[in-house]
Amino acid sequence: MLTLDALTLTQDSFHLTADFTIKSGTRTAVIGPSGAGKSTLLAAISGFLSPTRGSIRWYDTDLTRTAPGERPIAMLFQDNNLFPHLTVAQNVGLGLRPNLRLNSEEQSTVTAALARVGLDSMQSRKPAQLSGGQQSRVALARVLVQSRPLILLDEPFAALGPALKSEMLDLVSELQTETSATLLMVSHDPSDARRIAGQTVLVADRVAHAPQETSALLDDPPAALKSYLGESF
Ligand SMILES: Nc1ncnc2c1ncn2[C@@H]1O[C@H](COP(=O)(O)OP(=O)(O)OP(=O)(O)O)[C@@H](O)[C@H]1O
Repeated sequence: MLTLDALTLTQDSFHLTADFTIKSGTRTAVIGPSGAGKSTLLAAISGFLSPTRGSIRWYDTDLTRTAPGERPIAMLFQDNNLFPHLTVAQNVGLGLRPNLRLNSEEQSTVTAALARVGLDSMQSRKPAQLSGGQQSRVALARVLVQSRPLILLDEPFAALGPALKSEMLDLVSELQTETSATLLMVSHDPSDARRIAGQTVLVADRVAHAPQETSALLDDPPAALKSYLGESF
């Protein structure tokens, strides 16, 4: 279970509060207007922004002062963070060993992850030799090899067309089911939340609200969400 306990997050004059828990093994969307604080929330959970108040816990472990790399977290951001001079396999291997000195077991883990995302024949290619969807699959394979219980995705597929985005969301959903990881995904698009997330955190009016059932929230949106949904549907 992820606990955000009486958190206040601050970026200059911007403040955001959060006070709720996320059950482990769930898929949660994080939606809300631009500038509402969705990325700020993920930055705090991942350890790149220290809270001004409150604490972040994973089960009984207090993560509030834990360095990002030591948190039980794997992350994926919109630009995929692939290194153009490294092969597909090396880009995935970075998830296990930043110095890329993988033992044979770790190499097998990379191969299995690439097979799982449908890229087993493309291990030696460079990212530029892949389509946008295939690049997203490499980034997902890198998340997969890390075997972290908590996965944070920040607008991971925003650059993809609608059909490809749906395909990637379905793959994320399958991988989450297989690994029982706890998934938090920021998206601008409420239909992404409907597609894969049973519950949704609404970030609006300087509050990251406790998760609510996605369809209930979107079918009967509060005022802060209504104006935002009006723009996007
Ligand atoms: N490094 C920073 N320094 C100062 N203010 C920041 C910084 N990063 C973000 N902010 C401010 O914090 C607020 C929340 O930004 P954040 O990026 O978390 O919103 P968001 O909901 O993710 O937006 P978007 O959907 O547009 O990506 C905004 O007012 C933004 O201007």
